[in-house]
Amino acid sequence: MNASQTVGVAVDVQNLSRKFRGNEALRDVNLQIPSGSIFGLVGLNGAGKTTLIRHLIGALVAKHGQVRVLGQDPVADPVGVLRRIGYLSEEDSLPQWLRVGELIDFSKAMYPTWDDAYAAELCEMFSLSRTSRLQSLSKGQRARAGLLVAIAHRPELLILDEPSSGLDPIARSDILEAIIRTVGEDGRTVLFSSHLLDEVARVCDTVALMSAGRIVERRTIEDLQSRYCEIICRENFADGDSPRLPAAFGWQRSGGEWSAVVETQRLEASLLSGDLQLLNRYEITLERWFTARANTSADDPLAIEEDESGPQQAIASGEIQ
Ligand SMILES: Nc1ncnc2c1ncn2[C@@H]1O[C@H](COP(=O)(O)OP(=O)(O)OP(=O)(O)O)[C@@H](O)[C@H]1O
Repeated sequence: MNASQTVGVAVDVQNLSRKFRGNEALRDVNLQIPSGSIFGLVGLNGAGKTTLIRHLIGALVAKHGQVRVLGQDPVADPVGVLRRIGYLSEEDSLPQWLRVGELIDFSKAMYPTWDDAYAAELCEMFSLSRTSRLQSLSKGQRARAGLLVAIAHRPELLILDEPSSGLDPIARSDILEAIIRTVGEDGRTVLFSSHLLDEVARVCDTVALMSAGRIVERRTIEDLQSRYCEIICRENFADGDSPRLPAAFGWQRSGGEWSAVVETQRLEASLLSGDLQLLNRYEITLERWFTARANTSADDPLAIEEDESGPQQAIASGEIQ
């Protein structure tokens, strides 16, 4: 049993901050990823996801705060950590002059746990020929080659930073999801950073949202769906302001109707203090939660501050579907 399995935490980031020429890319980030989980990292462009991941693979030194990956310091022991993780980034960074076979042999030499049979299986699954030069492959095929060498040593932690950007829709859904699920089912850990929120929702058990260098919210997908819902309502506003409804945030207007994300438990009480006609209520999607929450910060009071002073009689139940 290795260190990460002993403590049950694959990634442990404590109070990590990072500035680039005065620009705060990470602000006091704390993140623990349990071993065995498939963990989604989402956030707008520039939120800090790649900067965080670069600390995990030891490409950036933690100047403020602490980073442990599989129980080890990725900067103090880069070989020890990198041998145990698989990493694929959005960048097309494979050495183009190599042939696929040479890339495989080169990677095999780096990883004591390399699995030849699995590598051959992946080669076939991805329709990659050992004799093809990487520079002659399409971007999507090179991404497949990158994925192959990221996983053929059966890493304890697989880190995927926007891996889908070079893949066509079929490759994304068939290959990437299959890989992520297989790794997850093996009891290994996956950190999946992506802007493709439907994919994140499909494969991940937990998701963390980054905004302006902070983790603003982290939940299991199950918890997210039970905690929030989306409402569609109507209100007669002369001035075009968004409705004022406690416990609701992320207002969007479409014609005469408004949509918002609401904490489900507070929905009925908060409707009492507003002058809204509730038209519909939906299960929250990751995408709707993201659009409502992505520009907020952890210390932002949001609109979900509770107003518990109102009368507690229930809203007519027929209005809520
Ligand atoms: N090497 C660097 N030098 C200067 N600024 C940097 C550097 N790396 C990142 N930044 C800045 O840090 C912030 C966070 O960038 P980062 O790439 O981590 O975001 P991201 O969430 O991965 O974005 P995206 O979704 O676009 O990939 C941005 O403002 C970016 O411009």
